[in-house]
Amino acid sequence: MAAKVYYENDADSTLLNGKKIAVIGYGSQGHAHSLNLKDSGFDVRVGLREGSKSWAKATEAGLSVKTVAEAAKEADIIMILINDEYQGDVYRESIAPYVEEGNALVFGHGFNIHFGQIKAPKGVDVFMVAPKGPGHLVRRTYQEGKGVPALIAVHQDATGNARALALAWAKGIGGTRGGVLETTFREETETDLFGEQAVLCGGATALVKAGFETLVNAGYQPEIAYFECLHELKLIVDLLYEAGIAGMRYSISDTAQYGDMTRGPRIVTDATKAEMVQILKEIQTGQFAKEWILENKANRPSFNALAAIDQESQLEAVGKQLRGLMSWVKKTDVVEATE
Ligand SMILES: NC(=O)C1=CN([C@@H]2O[C@H](COP(=O)(O)OP(=O)(O)OC[C@H]3O[C@@H](n4cnc5c(N)ncnc54)[C@H](OP(=O)(O)O)[C@@H]3O)[C@@H](O)[C@H]2O)C=CC1
Ligand SMILES: CC[C@](O)(C(C)=O)C(=O)O
Ligand SMILES: [Mg+2]
Ligand SMILES: [Mg+2]
Repeated sequence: MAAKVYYENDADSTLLNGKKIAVIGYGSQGHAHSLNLKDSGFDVRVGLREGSKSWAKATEAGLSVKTVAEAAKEADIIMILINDEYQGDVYRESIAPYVEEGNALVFGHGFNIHFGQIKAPKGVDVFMVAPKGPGHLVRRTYQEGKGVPALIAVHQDATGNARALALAWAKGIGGTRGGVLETTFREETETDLFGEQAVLCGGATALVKAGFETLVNAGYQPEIAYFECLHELKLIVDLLYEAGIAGMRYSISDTAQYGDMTRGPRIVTDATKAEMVQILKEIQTGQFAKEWILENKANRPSFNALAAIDQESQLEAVGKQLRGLMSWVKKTDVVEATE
């Protein structure tokens, strides 16, 4: 194997002892990093905007909560876990004035450093600890004694300790239980954006929606279409996760495997692959980043319209109803927040 994978014994989390840690934001990643680090024994405070809906939640979870400026002012290590699109403004207004020489600025994704939205001052460490999974699972797996794998990268090493601190942080949140790989801000940013757009989120939801609509338009029951195209996808992906493509194919019927191997390439065609290359180019040239920044400056007209269409879709309505009847689908924190 070419890449070195770092595990528990490769990281010294005692480097975080005595450090004042600020986690800015308490969303998907923010709650996971701050609670996992607190449970790992470190001195964590959360920085939020005044009036934040998360203030009471973080306080009830036993965390010390302050404004972004107060948290940044007293911290040695500042992890920025607010939305990528707002990080630049919040950094300039409420974090930059308090960043001192020898401090560390940390990111969960490279977007703002790589696309030049945040320029860190000299004399501070700038590194990244990016879990390769949703924040709610970073928290859930940590509590189960497991961990979500993570990437680390160093953009600026002012103290000579940046890499060791990144590994220490990754250990503190459970990342070294799953395995940590070293990368660059550029590689993490471009691959993460590509993965979420083309495969994990954009590709997967487009595939599910197209399959569901094809069956329903052909007159099949929506409930059956939902089971076939969305519910069962999780069970198939679980096998892919556990044992790769061959492992998944070991468990499915030979009929399914023949259909998989002969029909799959008719779905993801050369045209689809050419579109993937185009999507990657838009990421690499900064075109996507520019579009997303402008979309936010205009108050998200496309984002809101597209999200509303999906939220009101038949697929989502049928899914909500069916999941309500499945006692084995647990009422997780994500379910409670969205249904
Ligand atoms: N979601 C994920 O699993 C992953 C995310 N990342 C990265 O982690 C970072 C955080 O993303 P994510 O966890 O999804 O974000 P969320 O949208 O879940 O949470 C954002 C948090 O930032 C706070 N916030 C938003 N605007 C401001 C502001 N102006 N001032 C102060 N606080 C603000 C929100 O406050 P409030 O609570 O008040 O709304 C909220 O607590 C991003 O860089 C993302 O790319 C990386 C890997 C995976
Ligand atoms: C797949 C989406 C993601 O990149 C993630 C959970 O890793 C994100 O930005 O949320
Ligand atoms: Mg990701
Ligand atoms: Mg991402």
